[in-house]
Parts: sequence; C-alpha cells; structure tokens
Amino acid sequence: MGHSVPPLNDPSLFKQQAFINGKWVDAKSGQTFDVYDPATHKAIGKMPEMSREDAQLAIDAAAAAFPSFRKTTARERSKMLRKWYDLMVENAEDIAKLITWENGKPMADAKGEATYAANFFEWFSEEAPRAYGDTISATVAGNRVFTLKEPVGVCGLITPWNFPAAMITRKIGPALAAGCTVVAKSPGETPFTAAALAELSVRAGIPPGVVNIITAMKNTPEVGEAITSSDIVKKVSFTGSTGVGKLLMKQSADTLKKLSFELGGNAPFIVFDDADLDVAVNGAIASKFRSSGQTCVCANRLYVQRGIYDKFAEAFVAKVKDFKVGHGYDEGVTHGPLIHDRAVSKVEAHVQDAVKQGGKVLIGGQKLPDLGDNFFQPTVIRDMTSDMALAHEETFGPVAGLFPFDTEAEVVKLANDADVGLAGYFFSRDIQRVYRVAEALEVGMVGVNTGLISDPAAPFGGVKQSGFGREGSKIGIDEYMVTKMVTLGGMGQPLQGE
Ligand SMILES: NC(=O)c1ccc[n+]([C@@H]2O[C@H](COP(=O)([O-])OP(=O)(O)OC[C@H]3O[C@@H](n4cnc5c(N)ncnc54)[C@H](O)[C@@H]3O)[C@@H](O)[C@H]2O)c1
Ligand SMILES: O=CCCC(=O)O
Repeated sequence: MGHSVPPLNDPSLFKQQAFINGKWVDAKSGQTFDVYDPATHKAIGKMPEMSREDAQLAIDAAAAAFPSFRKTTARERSKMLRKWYDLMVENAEDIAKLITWENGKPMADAKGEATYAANFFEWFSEEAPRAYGDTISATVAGNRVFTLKEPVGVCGLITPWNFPAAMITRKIGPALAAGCTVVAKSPGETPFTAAALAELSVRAGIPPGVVNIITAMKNTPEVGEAITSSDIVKKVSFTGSTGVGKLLMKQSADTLKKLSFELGGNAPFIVFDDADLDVAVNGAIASKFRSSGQTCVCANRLYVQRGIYDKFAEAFVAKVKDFKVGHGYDEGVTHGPLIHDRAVSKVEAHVQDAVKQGGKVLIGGQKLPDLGDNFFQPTVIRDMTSDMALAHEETFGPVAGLFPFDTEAEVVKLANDADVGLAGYFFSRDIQRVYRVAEALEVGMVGVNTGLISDPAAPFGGVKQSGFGREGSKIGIDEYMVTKMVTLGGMGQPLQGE
C-alpha cells in the first residue's frame, strides 16, 4: 500500500549528501546507501556511505574551525543559535514532513518533534551567555583562585532514528553554546532530517566546519571507531542502545574522552490505588504509546495496584480502541509503523512470550500486514509476571503489559529490579507517598502524575546502565565544557604606600 507524500514548501531542504566544512559532499568512495519509508518499505532516497577516511575529513574540518569558533563571544554564539531556532520554526512544516517520511511517526507527532527540537536551540541560545565560572576563597594566604569554563573541543555526536531532529539538536545546541565544533553521525535510517538542519545552519550563519554531518549505514561501526579513537575528538555524546554505548565507551578508553551516554531504559509505570484513574490512564497512554512505544522513556512495565487493576485495565483498553494506526501522512492517524522488521520481530516475541506464560491479550497482539510489514497493533496484555521477557527487556514498541501488585514496598522492589534506570512514573494523590516513592526509585527521571516529562528546561538522563551525563537544562552545557582553575600567587599584599 502506498501513501501520498506531501511536497516540501522548500524543496532545497531535501539533501542527499553529507555536510563537511560547509560543503555538501559525497563519500570519497562514491558509495551510497538507500533510505526507506518505514510505512511502505519503498526507497525514498540515497545518502553517502561514508568511511573512516570521510569521517577523518569531517574531524579535521571541525578541528580547523575550533580555534576561531571558541574565540567568538558567548553572545555571538547565542545569536547564531537563536537564528537557527527561528529558521527551524519557520520551516517546521517541512522538517515534520521529512521526519514522517523517514521515521513513520504521524505528522502531528512530527510537528511536535520539530518544535521540541527547535526548542533546544532556543534554550541553549539563552544558556550560552550564562556559563559562569567561580571565584573561590583559597586556603593558602596570598593565593586567589578562580575558574574558567572552556569548551572541551571537537565533539563527536551519535544519535538514533527515533527522534531524527530532537536527539541531534539536544547535543548540537549545548556544544555550540559552549564554543565547541562538532562531527555528528546522523542515524542511517533517518539522515534527511539532519541534512535539512545542516542546510538551515548555513542560513543561520554558522561558520564552515563548526557543524559537520556525516552519514553511514553499513559502515557505521567503522565511522564510529574513527570518531571514538581519534586524538582530535575530545568528547563523545551518544544516544542509543546500552550495548552500543558499552562498545563506544571501550573504544574511547585509549584517548580518555569526556563522555555523555543516554542509553536504553525499561521504565516502570506505577499506578497506586489512590491515583486519579483518568489522570493515570491518560498518562499511561501518553507514556506507553508515544511514537508507537519507540522512545527511551516510554513506560515498559505497567504496575497497577490490585484495588484499581480491573478498572484501570478497562479504561486503558477503551482508549487504545480509539487509536487509528496507519501511514503518518494520512488524516486522523494517531500511530504509525515501527522503524523496521527487527523492531516488529522483538515486539512479536515479547507478546508471544507473555501469552505462553499466561498473559491475556485484552486488545491487539498481531501484526497488521494489510497496512505494511512494519505495522503492529497497539497491544494491552494483563496478568503479566516477572518471569516474562517484557519485564526485563525494553520492548521499544506498542505493547503495554499490566502487572498487578499489592504493596508499595513490593512495587518499588520490582521497579528497581532492572540493570537500567532512565525514567520511572507513578500516580498517587498522597503527598507523603509522592516523596517516598520518588526518592526510592532508581532512575534518573521521575514523572509523578504525568506520563510526559521531556522538556528542554529539565535535565534528561539516566543512572545505572542507562548511562550518565544530562542533556537539556542549565547543566546540559557543562557536558561540553571543562573547568580550568587559575591560582594567582603573591596576592593580598599591603596597598603601596601603606
Ligand atoms: N536515553 C536516551 O536519551 C535515548 C534516546 C533514544 C533512544 N535511546 C535508546 O536507543 C535504542 C534504540 O535506538 P537504536 O536501536 O537505533 O540504537 P543503536 O544503539 O543501535 O543506534 C543508535 C545510533 O548508534 C549508531 N551505531 C550503531 N552501532 C554503532 C557502532 N558500532 N558504532 C557507532 N555508532 C553505532 C546507529 O547508527 C545510530 O545512529 C533504545 O535502547 C533506546 O532506549 C535512548
Ligand atoms: O527517546 C528518547 C528521547 C525522548 C525524549 O526526549 O522525550
């Protein structure tokens, strides 16, 4: 089945090349890879299949641009980011069309992402002039101590396909605000949105070499190694799976890079008996089914206290019945396809495993071949148990498993029984419980009585094997800066003539 792709208002935003040193370039080898519309499986364009050699050119360009870019004033960098933000807002419709085309999410969600992504540039345009150092009272008499915040240098950025715009702007925004230059490897599945952002960077007046976007699919590991093993690259910021994060950390060890890793999650979502049912159901719908379950902060395990379990299940399923699954450009579609067949297979395996072990499917549970190979029904399963695969692995798809529980202590233990800890959610109207449980959850982010926590103003990141470092917020810029301490000796002398 096909779907009609709306034309871009500005067709020059659709680029099929990488962007190095301010120029649109092909791979040195001339090789390309195809990019597919996940809804139709049709090829929608090509991008250069870059190699280590191409990555090196991008790293060299970023290194050459760094000495002068770091000397720009924070106010100048702020203005550049603000201009880039304005251009993203002006072109949000086109950015959204590109996101839907290569990622599959419905246009309404893609527009939301375009705005969310632009907001990181706005936020960091405001943070750039506010990177303050400290003055410190020295322990040694006559010494005066202060700190300078300096850009770390050339940064390598690697991001996933699930937010083709926002995951990149969340890294480039603070990097540029700090005075760093970047080499970003765009996701192989969704490279066109990143290329459109690069085109807008030119219009925003970002100097050549400051932002470089390289592309690869099958050569991704080689390109990744070129970045992580480079002496020139001083920092790597990665968003993606925990497995790839561990690999990149090992590869970065020889050059002892500064690292930020935003990795996989397995978010517990807890509904206590005292919760407002409607609020909890709406929160669960938003958290579990955002981007068809393909966000790192999506609820993965829904724990519902026994006193409210049946009512919650009924109300939750009633909402899921209203979903319209389809192609992202089609009117009224609320949920799109998954990104590829491997994602569908994982979702199917989690459903089959749950059913085999006694889970009851309340709605969904099947692929949707009439829509296309990558479509899966939004699914709710009840009577889940801790032995099931979904309890221990991130599904990254549209399956909600409902686990019953009895006590607060029991559910916190279950929630923390994970080697990852990115987001966690719970619903309760008891203020003391709110504090108790928020403090007890082993995660980097907690949503209380809400299923949506993402905000450029709030620090985003995890604990345990969900990684380290924080993106967004007033601390996000620190990931791209180093603190230099200066001690002035021989100070504190008497005034001359005293
Ligand atoms: N914590 C967060 O903020 C966050 C955000 C989005 C996604 N994620 C996680 O990402 C995962 C889903 O995304 P995915 O399947 O694309 O993850 P992935 O780790 O396979 O890929 C992420 C990125 O890394 C690149 N990559 C893959 N192998 C590489 C290698 N050997 N060297 C260098 N780069 C490599 C990919 O091309 C892609 O651009 C989930 O686990 C999800 O939770 C986390
Ligand atoms: O998928 C991970 C990031 C999603 C978000 O920023 O809300």
